[in-house]
Amino acid sequence: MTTYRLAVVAGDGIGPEVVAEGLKCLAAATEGTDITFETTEFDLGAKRWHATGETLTDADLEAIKGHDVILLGAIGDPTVPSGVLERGLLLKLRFELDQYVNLRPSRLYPGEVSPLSEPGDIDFVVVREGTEGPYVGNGGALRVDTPHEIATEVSVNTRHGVERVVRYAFSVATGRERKHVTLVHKHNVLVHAGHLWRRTVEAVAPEFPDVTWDYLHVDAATIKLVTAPASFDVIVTDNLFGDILTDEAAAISGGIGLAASGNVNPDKTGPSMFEPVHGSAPDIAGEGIADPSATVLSVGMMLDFLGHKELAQKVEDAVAADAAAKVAGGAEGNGPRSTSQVGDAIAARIRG
Ligand SMILES: NC(=O)C1=CN([C@@H]2O[C@H](COP(=O)(O)OP(=O)(O)OC[C@H]3O[C@@H](n4cnc5c(N)ncnc54)[C@H](O)[C@@H]3O)[C@@H](O)[C@H]2O)C=CC1
Ligand SMILES: CC(C)CC(=O)C(=O)O
Ligand SMILES: [Mg+2]
Repeated sequence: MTTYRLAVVAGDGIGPEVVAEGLKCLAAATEGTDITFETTEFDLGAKRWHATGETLTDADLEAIKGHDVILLGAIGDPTVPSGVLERGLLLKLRFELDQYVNLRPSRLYPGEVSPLSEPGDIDFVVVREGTEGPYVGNGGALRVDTPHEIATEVSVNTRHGVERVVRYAFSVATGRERKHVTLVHKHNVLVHAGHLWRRTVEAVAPEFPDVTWDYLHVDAATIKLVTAPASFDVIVTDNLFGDILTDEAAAISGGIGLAASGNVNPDKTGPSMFEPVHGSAPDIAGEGIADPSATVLSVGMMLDFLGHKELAQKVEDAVAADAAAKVAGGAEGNGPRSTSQVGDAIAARIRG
């Protein structure tokens, strides 16, 4: 019997709605196996902030550290000043738990829709740096609300931070069929950070002689994601560029409702955290119409991370089959389904 301690941070907006379906599918995947998950729910997010003014206390963090993995829904609410929860809770978790790899795969499942006329065989993964870049909170504002206001948001890139995520990206590539890494940055303008990234890739690449690599400026990368998405294998990039590119990647490969991610601490000095790429979607929160597929796929990534490859594949196959059935119409494809109907359908497929 293997028991994992799972911290659940459902969060805000559609977070609790999609996490409920993620847990439903986790239960389906582990049914009849000797694997169990003991879950602890952490009531963090807008409600807690309104009640106490707290985002993530030291005690919360310590309690979360006592878990093997984390499943997160989404953080952020229009009733809370922008950035308070995103920085004080979500990014704090990623930074404090040293989740320096933000792994975001993009696959266009057979039968799934893409708005592109020639999407081809989309199957790439973005390895986004998760603890540095412009998201570290290094900046400030002077003369606020005057005509002379100045605001800075400094991107911090350390050799240590860049090197470890670049090495991770190459190690991902070496296990894939095409074995190719594309560094995405903007080193023609951001010469300090960009050249650090380029020099680091040049230094790390020889450790992986079977992996080829090339470079794209981020603006050109946004074009190529639309015109030739099938040409990508592994993309490595910084925190901000990776954030933006992965929403675009979601849009071309089935939509934001299918985009999963893992915030991984490869050194295992703290728990890794799995969450959909999307946010709290306040525009549809409470309506029971959010697509839980991305959360279910994130549960699959969590199982894969824990070494349960077969269960992970089962979960991914179930989501892919559900997506295909939805597109094709048929019993499950008739009309819009509720969040829990999608969860039920995927769970049934997992059970087989
Ligand atoms: N990891 C996280 O917790 C993230 C949090 N956020 C936060 O979420 C809040 C809303 O941010 P937005 O920029 O609106 O991004 P968002 O990802 O929440 O929503 C963008 C659009 O996608 C739709 N959408 C998102 N997830 C969906 C799903 N599962 N099924 C169907 N439609 C879905 C929404 O309805 C909306 O139209 C903000 O507070 C933001 O800071 C944003 C991104 C990630
Ligand atoms: C609030 C952001 C830091 C989260 C986000 O947009 C993301 O990680 O994709
Ligand atoms: Mg984002």
